[in-house]
Amino acid sequence: MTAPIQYIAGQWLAGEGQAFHSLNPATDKVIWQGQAASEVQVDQALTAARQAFYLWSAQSLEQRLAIVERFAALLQDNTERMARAIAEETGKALWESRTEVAAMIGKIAISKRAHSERTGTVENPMPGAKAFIRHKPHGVVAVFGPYNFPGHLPNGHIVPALIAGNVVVFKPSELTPMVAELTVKLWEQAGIPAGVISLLQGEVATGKALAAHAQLDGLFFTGSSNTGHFLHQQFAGQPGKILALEMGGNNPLLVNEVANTKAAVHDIIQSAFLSSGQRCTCARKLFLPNSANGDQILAELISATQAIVVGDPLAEQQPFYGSMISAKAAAAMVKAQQQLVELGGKVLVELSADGAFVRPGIVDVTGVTGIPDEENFGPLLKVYRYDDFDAAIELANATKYGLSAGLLADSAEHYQHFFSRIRAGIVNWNKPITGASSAAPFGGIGASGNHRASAYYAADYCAYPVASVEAESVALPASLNPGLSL
Ligand SMILES: NC(=O)C1=CN([C@@H]2O[C@H](COP(=O)(O)OP(=O)(O)OC[C@H]3O[C@@H](n4cnc5c(N)ncnc54)[C@H](O)[C@@H]3O)[C@@H](O)[C@H]2O)C=CC1
Ligand SMILES: O=C(O)CCC(=O)N[C@@H](CCC(=O)O)C(=O)O
Repeated sequence: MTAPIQYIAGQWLAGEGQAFHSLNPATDKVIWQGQAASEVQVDQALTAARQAFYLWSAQSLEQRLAIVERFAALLQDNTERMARAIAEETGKALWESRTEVAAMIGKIAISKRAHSERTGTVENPMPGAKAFIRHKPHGVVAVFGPYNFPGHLPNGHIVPALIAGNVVVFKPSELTPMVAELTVKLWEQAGIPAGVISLLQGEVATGKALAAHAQLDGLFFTGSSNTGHFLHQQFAGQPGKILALEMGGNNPLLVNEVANTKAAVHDIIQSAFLSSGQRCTCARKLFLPNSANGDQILAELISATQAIVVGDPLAEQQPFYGSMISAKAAAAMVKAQQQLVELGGKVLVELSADGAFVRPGIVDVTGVTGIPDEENFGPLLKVYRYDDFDAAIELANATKYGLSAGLLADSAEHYQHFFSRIRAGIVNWNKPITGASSAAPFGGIGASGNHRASAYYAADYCAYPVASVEAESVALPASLNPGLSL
């Protein structure tokens, strides 16, 4: 198995580490295989990256943007190829995989604007000199990607990092190596210089070797809170290394009297079950009032959930969502539902798994105690009925996470009150809590992040500010300070 799947110093090489493969979760067929990058190859990638950094950062912004924009054009030309790769490797429905590629393409123009607005050059006049604020790249940064958006989310770190002048060593999820390989091949086709982007395919051992490498100036991570916290500990005592952690959530969606119950049900389903519940922004907890309106919404939600089409992600007649990333992930969702039942939850719609395919579930956990504050990363929605809005908000805030939250309510006053109290980085009103815009900051508080929001604010962690006062020549001041004679 000597497939050349590692991209180091501008060359495609076979890995020298453990063999691993990627499955199409919908068919259980092997669709990619190779050997992981060894520690020696991780070191080779870092050395090549360091050498490439000086040339890449010395290029003008226009020269760097020319390559990044060529990458966007290649993504456009290869939309169907990339979308099918995402669908085959993650089980994501093709229609949704196409939206992921569109998000990848949109990222370039947005990152260009964000770079200028967030980290552009500012000149301020001053007597006999000029004051400048400029920004410089950190150097060699690692990008770790999750499996659920194998194209879009690593892209959200890679593009702003490259625009700022950093060089990138990319470690994709071991569950989506094929998408990563196609992405880097498009970067190569765009003419990215050798060493400016490296691809290190591998499992946790490769990730650990990369994260621990002394030559790293920073690490941009999107993934689980467990892994993110591990990396945070690993980087403790290294304040000079920039660390951006985009992690999971345990997100609440509250309802408070909505006349348009059908639209409310639509937004609840879009929030809880889109992508088979495999979005960090998915709603995990639904708070419904103990009222006729709450009863009506729940009844319609149950019926609509039972009618959701789950199926072949590449079928002509597209499903709402395809499979989860693996049968293992699906089995974990069945187990999570069982745990809720054992704690006293009442199944309203039973979550069920067939291989990697999972039908969505809804469990009423009103009054149930002892539910772990954990992210169940799949199509399982817990329902809490409430009498008091403030108490519901308090319960919604009772989590170590703080990524997304939302309120469906006709009253603007209710939303103002909710907004003032809810703790999350994305807070929506009468809109799903999934599908955040790349033109806004994207990040959470608590266990969801480390205050380095991504998306529009990714530019902030891709460069550091440099303040300068500059004069064309040295000159004596009009008067000397006391005690000085020259
Ligand atoms: N906040 C956000 O923007 C997002 C967060 N997520 C979260 O990501 C998770 C799903 O993605 P996964 O791929 O399962 O995350 P994961 O944490 O298992 O893996 C993420 C990346 O870290 C690497 N990794 C895992 N353990 C490591 C270690 N000990 N040292 C170094 N590298 C390591 C993996 O190989 C992969 O490249 C969910 O929890 C979801 O909420 C997913 C998408 C977006
Ligand atoms: O990162 C961006 O450009 C915007 C944020 C984004 O795309 N969020 C998506 C993906 C959520 C996830 O990470 O799973 C969303 O809000 O659904």
